Amino acid sequence: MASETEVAAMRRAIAVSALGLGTTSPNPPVGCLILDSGGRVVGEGFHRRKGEAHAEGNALAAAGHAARGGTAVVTLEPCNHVGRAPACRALLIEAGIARVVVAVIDPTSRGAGGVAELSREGTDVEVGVLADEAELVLGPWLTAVGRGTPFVTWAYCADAEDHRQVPGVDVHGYDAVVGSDGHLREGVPGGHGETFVLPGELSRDAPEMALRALYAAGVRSLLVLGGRGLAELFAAAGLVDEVLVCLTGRAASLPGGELPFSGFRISSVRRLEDHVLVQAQREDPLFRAK
Ligand SMILES: Nc1nc(O)c(N)c(N[C@@H]2O[C@H](COP(=O)(O)O)[C@@H](O)[C@H]2O)n1
Repeated sequence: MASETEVAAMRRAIAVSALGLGTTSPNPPVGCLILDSGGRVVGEGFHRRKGEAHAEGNALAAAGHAARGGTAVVTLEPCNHVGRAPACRALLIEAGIARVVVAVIDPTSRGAGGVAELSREGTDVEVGVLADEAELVLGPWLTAVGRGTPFVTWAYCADAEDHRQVPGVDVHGYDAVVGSDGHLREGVPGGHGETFVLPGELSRDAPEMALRALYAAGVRSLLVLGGRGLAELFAAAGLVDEVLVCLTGRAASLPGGELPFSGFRISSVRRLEDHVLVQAQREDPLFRAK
């Protein structure tokens, strides 16, 4: 069973993993902490973008020799393939890590997963630690890879006609952002690097096919800004996963001012300056951490 120190380290790894949101795709946002043999934090890392070191590699580099005999606490199963980065399973073994604590198993592992191989090689491995909390960051990526279309968040202002900016909604955590004009841009301009090429426009015809094309381009999370139009096409096709609505208290004074929450449940309500931001998620999310 994970110790209190390991659970606290996992919470920190989950928080740190979110620094990769908006730039890691098509790779997942992952965080990792290294504890030395006495349980002290000696390294921390996250994955920033495809082609760069994985979270485990960054955390091990920060820990150096202090990792020997220690524990790696990581939000996603260490990979077991040599891709653009070396296999994390091999890096952990080389660094002399004695125990690996994992939140969520990687559904995309190629060949035998890192967890199976680490156990086979004699490393003590524990899986499922704070999986539901890790899902707060990994959930959209897991949903996207399970379905083959990006996780779609629809944000709009219930009481305003201009939806280009929804107060309280920050575009940086999303791979791509689209407004009602259909124009696509990265949430972090240039954040995914040069190989990530977005189509200029999101087609209004065949919304599912348009989303599949975005997935093929590497997009795992999409923010749709707008009260009506494009967003409604996605909603009607059951392709919206999350809704963010800004309310100013001038209730439903405009067409579209109602909350389209059929099939959704409110997951948070926050008061921000002069408005309220309501977040709602599907009642039947495709992915749930086990
Ligand atoms: N455990 C883990 N930590 C990370 O930091 C990661 N980015 C991943 N990603 C897994 O490896 C695949 C990407 O491999 P390359 O970077 O292209 O070599 C990705 O599909 C995940 O399965 N895993």
